[in-house]
Formats: sequence, C-alpha cells, structure tokens
Amino acid sequence: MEREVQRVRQAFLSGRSRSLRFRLQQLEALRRMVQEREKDILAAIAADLCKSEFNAYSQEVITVLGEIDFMLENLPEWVTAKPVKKNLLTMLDEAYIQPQPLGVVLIIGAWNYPFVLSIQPLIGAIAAGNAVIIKPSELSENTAKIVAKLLPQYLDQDLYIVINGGVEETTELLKQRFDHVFYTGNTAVGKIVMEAAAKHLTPVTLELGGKSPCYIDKDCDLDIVCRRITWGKYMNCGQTCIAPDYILCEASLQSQIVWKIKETVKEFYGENIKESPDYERIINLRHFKRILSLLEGQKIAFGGETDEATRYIAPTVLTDVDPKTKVMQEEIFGPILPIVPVKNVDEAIDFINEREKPLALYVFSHNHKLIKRMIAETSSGGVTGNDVIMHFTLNSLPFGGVGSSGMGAYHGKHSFDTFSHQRPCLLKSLKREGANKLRYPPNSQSKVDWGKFFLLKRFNKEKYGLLLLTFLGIVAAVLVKKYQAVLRRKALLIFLVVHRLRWSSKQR
Ligand SMILES: NC(=O)c1ccc[n+]([C@@H]2O[C@H](COP(=O)([O-])OP(=O)(O)OC[C@H]3O[C@@H](n4cnc5c(N)ncnc54)[C@H](O)[C@@H]3O)[C@@H](O)[C@H]2O)c1
Ligand SMILES: CCCCCCCCCCCCCCCCCC=O
Repeated sequence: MEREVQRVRQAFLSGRSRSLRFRLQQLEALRRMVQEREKDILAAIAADLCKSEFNAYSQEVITVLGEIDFMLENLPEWVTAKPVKKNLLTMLDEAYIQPQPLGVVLIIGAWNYPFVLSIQPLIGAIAAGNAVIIKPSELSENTAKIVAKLLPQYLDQDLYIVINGGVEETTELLKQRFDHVFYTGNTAVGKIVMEAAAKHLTPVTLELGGKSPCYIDKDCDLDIVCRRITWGKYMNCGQTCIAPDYILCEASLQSQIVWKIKETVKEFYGENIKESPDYERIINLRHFKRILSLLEGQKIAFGGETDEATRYIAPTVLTDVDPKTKVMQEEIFGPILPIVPVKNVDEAIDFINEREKPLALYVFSHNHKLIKRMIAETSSGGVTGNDVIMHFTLNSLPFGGVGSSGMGAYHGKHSFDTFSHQRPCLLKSLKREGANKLRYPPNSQSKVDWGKFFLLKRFNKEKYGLLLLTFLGIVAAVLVKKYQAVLRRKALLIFLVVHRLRWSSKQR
C-alpha cells in the first residue's frame, strides 16, 4: 500500500498533472472511456444493483458526462489567477489568488451509485491538477472491478490509480499520508476516516447520510407531489443518500397521500413490481435484513412484500408512525416511507430541528413564503422545494452535508475548489523602500498614524471615486509620458500626504 501511494506521489511530484493542457487531455480521455465502454459500465452497475441500462445511464452516466463537459468548458477560466482588491500599502504591488492542486487525493466511494460516486469526485480532482487514488466500495464489486480495469487504459497510469478492497485494505490505506481524503458513505465510518486523516492533519470531505425529511403542506397539488416523492423515494430501491426518508404532514392528508402514492407506484412499476425493469434490489442480505427489521410493529398502509432470495422489498408506506420507533431513529436507505403526522408547519420545523441535520430537506407547497420560512428556520445539506433529488443534478450548486450529514461539498466549480488550495500571492518590488520604512523599528506615534491611514482609510466611492480616478488618470498619463517612474511616485506621495492630512484632521 505504502509503495502504491509513493508511486502516485512521485508521479504528482513530476509536475505533469498541473498544466491546463494535461488536465483537459485527461478529462477528455475519461469522457472517451465512458462513451466507448458504456456497455461494460452499465452491465457492471446492473450486476451490482439489478438496475436497467436506462436507469443506470440516466442516473450515473449522464451525471458523469455532464460534469466532464462542464469542467472542460470552464476549467481554463478557473485555473487562472484572480486579482484581488488592494489597500493603500500595496496599491502598486501585484496581489492575486492562484488555485493550486493539493497533491495526492484519496477518494473512497460508496456502493449505492457506485460509478458516479467514485468518478464525479475524480473529475474534480483531475480538474484541480491532483494525483488520485480511488478506493471504490467493495459491496458493488462489479463496478469496482470495471473501474479498476478501465481507468488505466485511458488515464495516466501512475497519477490515477484504483485500489480495490474492503475494510482491511481501506484501514491500511488510511494510515498513509494524503493531501485530501474524500469519503462517501455512512456517518459512523465517516468518523473513522476523519480520525485517521487527523493523524496527518489531512483535510477531509465527508459526504455522509441522514434522514432527509419531506414536509407536505396542505396547500399543494397532491397528485404532483406524490408522483415526485414516489419517483425519488423508490428510485434505486430507496438506496439514495438524498431520498426523502420520511413524510411530515397534517393527519388529514395521510390517507390521500397513501392512496396517491399507491396509484403512482402502479403507474410506474405496473401491477407486478418484481417484473418491472425499473425497480432495483437491495444491495446485500445484511441490508435486506436491516430494512425488514424497521417494519416491526409498524402499520403498513401498502407494500411490505419481500423476497429474501432476490433481496426484493416492495415499495412500502407506513402511516401514523411513532417518532420513537426504530424506523425513525436511523436512516432507512430502503423502499420504506413512514408518514409522521404533525399539527402544522411549526411542529414540522421543531421536529426537524430536534434531530441531526439531514443531507436534504424537501418542502411541498404552493405557498412560496412557507417554503422560504422552512429554509430559513431549519438546516440541511441541501434543499429542493416542490420536488426531490433534483438539486443533485445542478452542478452550479454545491452538493454536501452539514453537521452529521457531512462536511465540504463538490460538483462543478465546488469540486474544483474542494481539491484546490486557494493560494494568496502578493508580489512586491524591491524598490519603494521609503514607504516600507514606516513599518521598521524604531516605532513612533507618527508611524502609527501613517499605518492607520494606509490600512484603515476607506475611500467613499461615490464621493471620491470619479474624482480620484480622473485625477490619477491625468497624473499617470502626463507623468508616464514625461518623467516616467520618479515623478509618478512623487505625485502619488503628494496625493497620499494630502489625503492623510485631511483624514487625520477629521479623526481629531
Ligand atoms: N452524501 C452522499 O453523497 C452520499 C452518497 C451515497 C451514500 N451516502 C451515505 O452512505 C451510506 C451508505 O453507504 P455505506 O456506508 O453503506 O457504503 P459502503 O459500505 O460502500 O462504505 C463506504 C466506503 O467506506 C469503506 N469502509 C467501510 N467500512 C470501513 C471502515 N471500517 N474503515 C474504513 N473504510 C470503511 C468502504 O470500503 C466503502 O468504500 C448512507 O448513509 C448514505 O446516505 C452518502
Ligand atoms: C429521460 C431521462 C431524463 C433523465 C434525467 C433524470 C435525472 C435524474 C437524476 C437522478 C440522479 C440520481 C443520482 C443521485 C445520486 C445521489 C447520491 C447519493 O446517493
């Protein structure tokens, strides 16, 4: 393991991952990989999650291709140094922020969207100029194998490598020093990852989970609401980090919601859901049994059918759920949807705030003010109003959790920033020592006054802006032409002295 990490670090130190041209080439090669080997990728996802080609393509491949295109389009602008505002002390110097790669990044992927959850962070890490080690989830072993097979055929073989394995290998890997660890998975392991990274003071991004609430206001179109919730809840058999975990609504809405979700399930998956190519299976027996245990003692409004041999659990809705029961104590991550009745929006807000901060929050209402109020008075990784899941698809929005649902974020520019160091650069001249003398000992009241002026003085743009610009423009034009540098500095000095005197008199 140590040797592998060393090999990647050496490749990073060669410097070749840094140039814009190289990054663009690698991203283009990755896009070629996805396009040319699409069938192999879709087959691997199907083998892991019993997912149709259409679903795998629209949930995973489209996301990856969209992210690559977005990076290719914007990277040239993002990599350039960004000039920053200066103060009086540095107005003749060069000050800018230069994004730079962090170094060697470890990406630990999860099994539920096994392709996108490893490859989307990889895209950001390449775009930012890093070297990368990917550790896909061992639970989605077919996707893990295809990723390990394909990446070296398309990308630089020393800069971007895949290490497959389970807890033992990941534990060993986490002992190594990285410049960033990007982990997707459950909160308990997130703590293990953070603890291991802390030993090297390595920064982490933790993309975790939680119970994402879904509040349905009585002022809304229940047909549309239930269709959208059914789609987001039962997609991937409920194994989606941002699936609506449970519904909060007034008791009077419950029976209508149940009926409408039941009808929509029929519309989406047919009378025989097991036969539907659009309905997936639970990843393994451990998770199958865990999800079943959440049904104990609950009132099943519909669903509840299971088949252990194929790890099938039907889309299920529970009503009048007691918040103290097990199904409301842990993230469900399966096709079970509890409805918890609340009196009104105030109670819903309290309910959400009394629990850990979720990864997503969903609010349905015609009342825009109510949606804004829920956003203002609660906290969650992300929010979609009047829909579910869709904030994930917009790569201009940062995707990530808050509190126990995670830290840091990615997607689009946010990935680039996550995997970059925003390096502040100030380039001074070895000349103009006169002004610099102010900060050298021995100190004095007069120097402090000058220091205050240089660092605290703010120009009121409206009042002085135009005047100052005109004045500086004229002075600069004349002086540059006639007397070059010497006079330019003198004019500036005079200008500063005048301003300083006026400022000091006002202070008194
Ligand atoms: N925020 C997100 O983007 C996001 C996306 C997907 C899943 N999730 C969350 O992840 C959870 C489901 O994933 P999971 O945790 O079952 O996935 P998982 O079992 O695939 O684990 C995730 C990764 O952690 C590694 N791992 C497991 N145990 C470890 C240990 N003891 N030490 C070190 N590494 C270890 C695995 O090898 C794997 O690569 C849910 O809570 C879900 O909400 C979050
Ligand atoms: C005609 C097909 C249109 C397809 C567009 C549909 C967009 C659907 C996008 C769903 C994305 C789901 C990915 C969720 C990943 C969440 C990660 C956490 O588990």
